[in-house]
Amino acid sequence: MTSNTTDAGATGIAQQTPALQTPLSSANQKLRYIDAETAVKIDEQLLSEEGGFSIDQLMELAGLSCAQTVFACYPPSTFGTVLVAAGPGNQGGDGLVAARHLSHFGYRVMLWYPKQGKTELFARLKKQLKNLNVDFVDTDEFVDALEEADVVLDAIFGFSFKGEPREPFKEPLDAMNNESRMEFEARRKVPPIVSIDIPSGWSVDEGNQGGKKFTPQVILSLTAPKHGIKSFTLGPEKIGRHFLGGRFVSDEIEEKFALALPVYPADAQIVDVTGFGEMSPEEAKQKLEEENLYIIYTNDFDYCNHGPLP
Ligand SMILES: NC(=O)C1=CN([C@@H]2O[C@H](COP(=O)(O)OP(=O)(O)OC[C@H]3O[C@@H](n4cnc5c(N)ncnc54)[C@H](OP(=O)(O)O)[C@@H]3O)[C@@H](O)[C@H]2O)[C@@H](O)CC1
Ligand SMILES: [K+]
Repeated sequence: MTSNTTDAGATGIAQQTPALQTPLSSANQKLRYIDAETAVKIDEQLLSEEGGFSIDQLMELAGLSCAQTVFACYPPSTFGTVLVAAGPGNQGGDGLVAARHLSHFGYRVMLWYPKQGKTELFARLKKQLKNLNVDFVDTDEFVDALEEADVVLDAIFGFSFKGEPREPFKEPLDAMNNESRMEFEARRKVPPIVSIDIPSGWSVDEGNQGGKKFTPQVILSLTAPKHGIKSFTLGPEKIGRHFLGGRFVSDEIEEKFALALPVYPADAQIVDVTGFGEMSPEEAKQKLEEENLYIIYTNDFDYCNHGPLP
């Protein structure tokens, strides 16, 4: 990490990264939260004959939004080396796609991918990364990679995670937890963590039970936020940043699941939703009815409240 980054405090948060200013427009804005079961149903609907998507397409868009979130919060000019930790399911696939985009965005990319997904899609995504000379990290090299990284993308477990992490994921996840990271900080800087959907190891519906798992600096929720992250987004400490990605939901799905999603700025794949409150299903239905009465134009370039380009 180069010297113009600020010191990470005990929580490991990069305090003065330019993109990490509180959004100006979050007052009175709200989001619907969903449980793991609803997340699975939405996924199935998108992939159904009616929904018309293939998994490659959804993963590509999800992975692009992950890469954009890392770039918006921790740009490569300062955070040059990213460690992508990818799990065995579709979230791991999001991580592989993100790793490819991050490589093209100018990062040096390290990838820890200890358990390859079963279909040929994962083999192809892996091949694409080999072709880009991404550094593949073995499990016994994970802690060294963590020390070397300027930022970590946590793409290990998503909305299908259950129970307690099993090996080969348990030990590396322990190395990422706050206590180990404080010990780690004594040796060097603590890399900030960007988690996709749910910090890996947290219950998707119940959150960080017992408070023993790591807390990231940034969460990117895909499609809609999950109940388990409320202590992060709505709790009294409000220490991190929250983004929404997965810009592929049709009006029909939005209405069917009463999502009432926020408006994405212009062509962005992510929207900064830090500070947004929780919306009830009734409020969501009312918002959707109101939206049907107006056309919403979104021409501002304002991914992260950077302000206009010079
Ligand atoms: N519509 C959307 O928003 C889209 C979402 N997308 C993304 O997909 C994600 C959901 O993907 P998913 O359903 O494949 O499962 P995911 O959470 O990645 O991994 C579960 C894997 O972990 C394993 N496992 C479970 N528990 C475990 C444990 N305790 N300890 C160890 N292992 C454990 C279990 O394997 P098992 O060991 O049970 O065989 C399973 O393979 C979602 O969060 C989002 O990132 C996009 O790609 C597309 C559009
Ligand atoms: K995760």
